[in-house]
Order: sequence, then structure tokens, then C-alpha cells
Amino acid sequence: MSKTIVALDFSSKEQVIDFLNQFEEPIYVKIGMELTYACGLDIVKTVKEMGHHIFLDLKLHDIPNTVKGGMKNLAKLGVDIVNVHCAGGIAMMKAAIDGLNEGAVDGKRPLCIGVTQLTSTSKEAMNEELGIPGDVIECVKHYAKNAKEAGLDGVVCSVHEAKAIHEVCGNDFLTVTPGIRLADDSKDDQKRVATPDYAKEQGCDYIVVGRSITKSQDPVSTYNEIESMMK
Ligand SMILES: O=C(O)c1cc(=O)[nH]c(=O)n1[C@@H]1O[C@H](COP(=O)(O)O)[C@@H](O)[C@H]1O
Repeated sequence: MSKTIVALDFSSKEQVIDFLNQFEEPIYVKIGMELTYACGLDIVKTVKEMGHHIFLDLKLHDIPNTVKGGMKNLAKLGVDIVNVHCAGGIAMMKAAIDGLNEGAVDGKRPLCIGVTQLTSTSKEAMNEELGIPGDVIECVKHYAKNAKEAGLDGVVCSVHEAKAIHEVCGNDFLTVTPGIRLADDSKDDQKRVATPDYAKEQGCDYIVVGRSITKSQDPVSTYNEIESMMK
């Protein structure tokens, strides 16, 4: 199974198909809000029929009853991973799992992971704008413990917190890490970034990579290079 999840941050079905047609084997992809809001959830069916694994990244964050109902319907799509914001709290995360179990296809629900602090958030922004004191790693660990208590399968965090999360929540608890940059890439809007090599060293279960691959001159060779660093 691939360790690199490619973020399909495109705005049309044609762009997605052209991009995916370059790959000879199925890969792991992430369908997020840009693509879903452009194409609707039909895009999930299209990508699934091409044989790819899917992380459906809609980051649910609402009252427990609404998240439960939303997850029940998302579970029916037969994707591999879905997510919520840990900031929604333990009751909301438990409701997400209940909804996924209710909607599970053939008794198998998607994995559910919780977004801790976005990788675009710096310590300064977390302290001053969000009003959360302390170091990012403390907040991320706290959210990860809540996610585990609620029955989630793992969290989204930066590479810099993955090791600490495995220590606190166990090695079976998934760490999915965006904010991946190759040495010569710009950071763009990301703040807590790291290379694939460092992600491997820190024991990240999956890395999420968008622009470094989708905007590469040769996406397939960049993907292969990144994937080989994670093996
Ligand atoms: O949930 C996510 O996937 C996510 C969480 C997070 O904290 N940071 C983050 O960048 N992401 C997603 O990961 C992808 C990163 O894209 P690039 O910065 O282009 O590699 C985007 O699709 C983001 O939506």
C-alpha cells in the first residue's frame, strides 16, 4: 500500500482524469473541498472506478447529531478514509463513528481521522489568534488523546508531532501528515513543514502531498521519488 496520499486539489473532473491517467498503477488520493465543491460527490465514484484509494477530506465540524447524519451518508460512498476537526470535541467525534457504523457498506466503515492543528497554523497564530496557549505539540497531543478516546483511528498532524502522538496513543494510531515540502519547494501557506525523508524518520504512517506533485513538471517521477523516500 502506498504511503503517499496525493491531494487532488483541482477544480474540474477533466483535470483529475488527465492527472490520474499519467499513473499506470492505482495510487492513494485525497479528494477535498475544492474538487468536491466543483464536481459534487460524483467525483468520488469516478475516481473509485479508476481503482484508486480515496481519503475524502471534508473535515466535518458541527453539532454531534449533524455530523452523525453526514457521516452516515459519506460511509455509503465506500471511501477508505474520512475526517473531522478534533476541535468539535469528543461527543462530536463519537457521533462521527456512530454515523459511519450505521452507513457502513458490507459491515466495513471508512477509517476516521481527526484534524488537530492545521499545518498552516504557527505557534504565534495558535496563541494569539485562536487563543490557545502553549506549544503546538501540546495542543496536538491533547486533541489526539481526545480523538483516541472517541474511537477515531488516527489524526492529521504535522510531521513534527507524529512521534509524540505515537508515544501517547500507540503505534497503531494513524498519523497522516500534510505540510510536506521537497528541499527546494516554497512553503506557500504552510507553516509546519517537513521533507518526506524526515516524515519517514519520524514514523508517519502516511504523508499528504499536493502541489509538490500536482505542479511538478513530471508528476509521476516526483511521486515515485517521494514514495521511495517513504519506503
Ligand atoms: O486535512 C488535510 O488533508 C490537511 C490538514 C492540514 O492540517 N494541512 C493540510 O495541508 N491539509 C491538506 O493537505 C493538502 C496539502 O497540500 P500542499 O500544501 O499543496 O501539499 C491540502 O489538500 C490541504 O487541504
